[in-house]
Amino acid sequence: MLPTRFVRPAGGAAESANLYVANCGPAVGLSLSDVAAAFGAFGEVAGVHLADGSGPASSSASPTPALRKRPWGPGVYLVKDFVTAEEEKALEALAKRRVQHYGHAFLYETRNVDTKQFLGELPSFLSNVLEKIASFPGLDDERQAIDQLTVNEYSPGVGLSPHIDTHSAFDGPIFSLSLAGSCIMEFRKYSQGSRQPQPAAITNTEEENQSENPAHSSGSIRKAIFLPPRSMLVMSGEGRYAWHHYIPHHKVDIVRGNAVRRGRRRVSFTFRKVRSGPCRCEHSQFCDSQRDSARSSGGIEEDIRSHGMAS
Ligand SMILES: O=C(O)CCC(=O)C(=O)O
Ligand SMILES: [Fe+2]
Repeated sequence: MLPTRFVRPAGGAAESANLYVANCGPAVGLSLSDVAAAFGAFGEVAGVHLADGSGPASSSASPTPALRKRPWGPGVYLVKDFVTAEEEKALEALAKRRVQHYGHAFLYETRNVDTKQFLGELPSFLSNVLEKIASFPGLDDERQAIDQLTVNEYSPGVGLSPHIDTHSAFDGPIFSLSLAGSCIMEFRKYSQGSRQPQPAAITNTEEENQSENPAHSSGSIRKAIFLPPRSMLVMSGEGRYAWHHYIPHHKVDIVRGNAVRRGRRRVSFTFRKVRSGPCRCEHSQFCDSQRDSARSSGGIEEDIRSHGMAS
């Protein structure tokens, strides 16, 4: 039986250029744009929508979950259940390789995008997630249309080394969707002049952070957040430009005193906007654009922490 959202218009059958299709979507290897292309040969196709649960729901299906009023950290938000279990399954099925890039390729050697390698528009199966991202409240002064996606697959015990996503590469907030498995993500803010990441045990939780009781270690403030499957992490402002983030290389995370074993795999979808000009953020200490311009004008080079991904 068709879900109730697909109803015949009142007054009988009406002609429509919208197609409602079953048994397709990324989970079965047939994208909605393939369907649009095939039917487009016979006439106008205004839109193709899923009429069953075999893939991500059509854009009208699941509303944007409420963004927490209070950020978890400076500019950092977590939205639980950002996608449904059904959407999660369909998206996760796409992560067949360890790392995949959509929109623009990302080069880990330079931690920058390869602007010469435009890989095409983001695929249509992401339209529901992209719409929800576009309607996040509260990010208006930073909002940009997402045009780059990195899909990462993590097996148990594999993490990500501390880094700030390169300022000159990406503009505005960064959105990271967790699928299949959970993990802890740590954030660290280094004080001016402290150069090295400080080793620190993972003990603090989202709740402790919310009570504004961050763990301090010499030269840095540390906060850890638990990312459950289907949650969307938003990094904006200071949290995006001035805090390092990383995923410890653990098989088990300690969350509220309990050991949480990481799943067989975690898949993350990281959505970003490729920057077109230099970054002019307020966090010059961490800004490669401002370091480069200071260098070319003979100024003193700022302390830019190196950051790399564990892959
Ligand atoms: O896996 C994640 O959630 C984060 C990935 C990330 O930070 C990155 O690719 O820069
Ligand atoms: Fe990152």
